Amino acid sequence: MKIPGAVVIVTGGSRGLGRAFSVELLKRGARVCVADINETEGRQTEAELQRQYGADKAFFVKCDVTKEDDTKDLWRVAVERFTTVDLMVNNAGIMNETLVEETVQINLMGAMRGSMLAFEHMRRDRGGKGGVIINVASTAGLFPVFFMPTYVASKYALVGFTRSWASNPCQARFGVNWAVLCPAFADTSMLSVALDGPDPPLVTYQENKEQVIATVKTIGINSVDDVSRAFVELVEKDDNNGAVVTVEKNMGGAVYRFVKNPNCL
Ligand SMILES: NC(=O)c1ccc[n+]([C@@H]2O[C@H](COP(=O)([O-])OP(=O)(O)OC[C@H]3O[C@@H](n4cnc5c(N)ncnc54)[C@H](O)[C@@H]3O)[C@@H](O)[C@H]2O)c1
Ligand SMILES: CC[C@@H](O)/C=C/C=C\C[C@@H](O)/C=C/C=C/C=C\[C@@H](O)CCCC(=O)O
Repeated sequence: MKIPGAVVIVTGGSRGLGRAFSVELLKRGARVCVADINETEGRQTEAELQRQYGADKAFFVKCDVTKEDDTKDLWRVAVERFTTVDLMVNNAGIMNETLVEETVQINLMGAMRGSMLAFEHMRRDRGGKGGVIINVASTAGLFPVFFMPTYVASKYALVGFTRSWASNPCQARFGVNWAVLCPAFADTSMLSVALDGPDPPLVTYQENKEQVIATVKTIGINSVDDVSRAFVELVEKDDNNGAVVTVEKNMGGAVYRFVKNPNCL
């Protein structure tokens, strides 16, 4: 899709990858609604983005993606402010193996809820203009990672959900493209909190510390820019329906796989 003039909702946009995606979109002339549960950081990000790109180009909405009412309010406010939404980026997520329910509610149910609200708004067969839905999963949604099974489950499910909608025979009639971004480790607070703390919220970390660290070293740590570049390329591709984009620092960066047939990757 063309970014100039596009209207975008980014969940989890107060910091990290979501904030970086928002900046790249604003740089290219989009208008962005930043949604996040963290209001303090969200207001700070809103002020910085408005200062840089204009008060009419970016605004923050407090939204807990686990709450249906919050997500519906997010859409109501975004449409009131910008009339339409062209791209939905379901990016909000946590990585903490001690929070099983929360992980599923945020990483999976939150992204599914945001996806379905976007789909109903965008679908051409019911008066919408079409659009794009990008779900931010992880390479941990494509490969098992022994030290974060719950996180992996949430991301595998998100990949499957997104690819299933992308492979719907009515997809062209709906006019909504579905894609999933699957970075490996990226240098944000999610990774630093997981790695730097004395007892990272991982499964059997104490028993397998060396293996965890070896996995990170083998795969490498993406910079936020590495992931943002892949994100922008994915957004700008007109034929991004069914795209599964991995971003792995030591495996050559971004790799685009277009899933036309749900049985192949
Ligand atoms: N950092 C990595 O290594 C990495 C790798 C692959 C995928 N990802 C995924 O990328 C996305 C962004 O991760 P990040 O690294 O920027 O993490 P981050 O912790 O820096 O940012 C996550 C954002 O989501 C928000 N959030 C958390 N729960 C929420 C909720 N219930 N409702 C609304 N917002 C909520 C947080 O407030 C935060 O602003 C996540 O989905 C994550 O799983 C991260
Ligand atoms: C090291 C602490 C860890 O829990 C931090 C996680 C931070 C981000 C979350 C997650 O999205 C990152 C996942 C990265 C996974 C990397 C490895 C696997 O995908 C295995 C890849 C195998 C392959 O590419 O062949």
